[in-house]
Amino acid sequence: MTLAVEGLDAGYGKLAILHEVSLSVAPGEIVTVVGSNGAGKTTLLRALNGLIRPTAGAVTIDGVDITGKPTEKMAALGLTHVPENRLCFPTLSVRDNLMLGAWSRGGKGDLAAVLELFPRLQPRLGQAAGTLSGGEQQMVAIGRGLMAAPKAIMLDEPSIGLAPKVVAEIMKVLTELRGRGMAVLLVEQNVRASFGIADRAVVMQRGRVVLEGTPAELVELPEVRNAYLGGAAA
Ligand SMILES: Nc1ncnc2c1ncn2[C@@H]1O[C@H](COP(=O)(O)OP(=O)(O)OP(=O)(O)O)[C@@H](O)[C@H]1O
Repeated sequence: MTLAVEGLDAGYGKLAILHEVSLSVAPGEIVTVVGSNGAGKTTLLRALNGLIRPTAGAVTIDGVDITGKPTEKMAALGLTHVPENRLCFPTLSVRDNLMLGAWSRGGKGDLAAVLELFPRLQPRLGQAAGTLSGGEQQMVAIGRGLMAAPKAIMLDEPSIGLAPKVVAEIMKVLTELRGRGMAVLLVEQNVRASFGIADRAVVMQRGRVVLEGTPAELVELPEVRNAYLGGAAA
């Protein structure tokens, strides 16, 4: 499904954070949103997912306006959100954490398909999620989102704090999901990793989209290289 926002304004109470944000993600596409701390990336995902109500603009799924619909409704429509900080329920087993993701489908989820994507979780199904490594917890968080059999997935900084090898594993799974026709919206601070897999990238600054293009186009820009790639050519 195609997920789009057009002219979105959103914030917290009277505090306006997002200003006229527009972007779209098509089926079989990875779009990455990058930007410095406080640029509004997390707020964008919250507004998309119905956690905060936009004050202007529209969120659409395949052209149907879903602005301000509650999160459960978004999940039922096929949109899943993997929030930052790899939220797991630490005392619940890996299996129970994953099964929670199937809640919106009446407890029916394809656990085998998730384990195929994240084979490391298979031998750990009975283990408390809190005892997993950071990378494995991130896999549980993504896997839980996938248990709802979404058509679009939004991820908030899945690579944060993880070793490069684990980041690569997670990025590979996202390319696999793209290959299955899912729309993937990836918020990342790890620009090198997200540009490595994204079809298009959006740069946000102070709540606005300031640049948009393919990763190859954006890395040509000195301001992008200096701000996000340590000045080096990618
Ligand atoms: N619950 C909240 N209440 C009030 N202000 C908030 C809230 N959450 C975030 N903000 C503010 O919104 C602005 C954008 O924050 P946001 O988390 O969306 O940025 P970000 O680009 O995701 O940054 P980071 O990469 O650090 O997570 C910041 O100024 C932040 O202080």
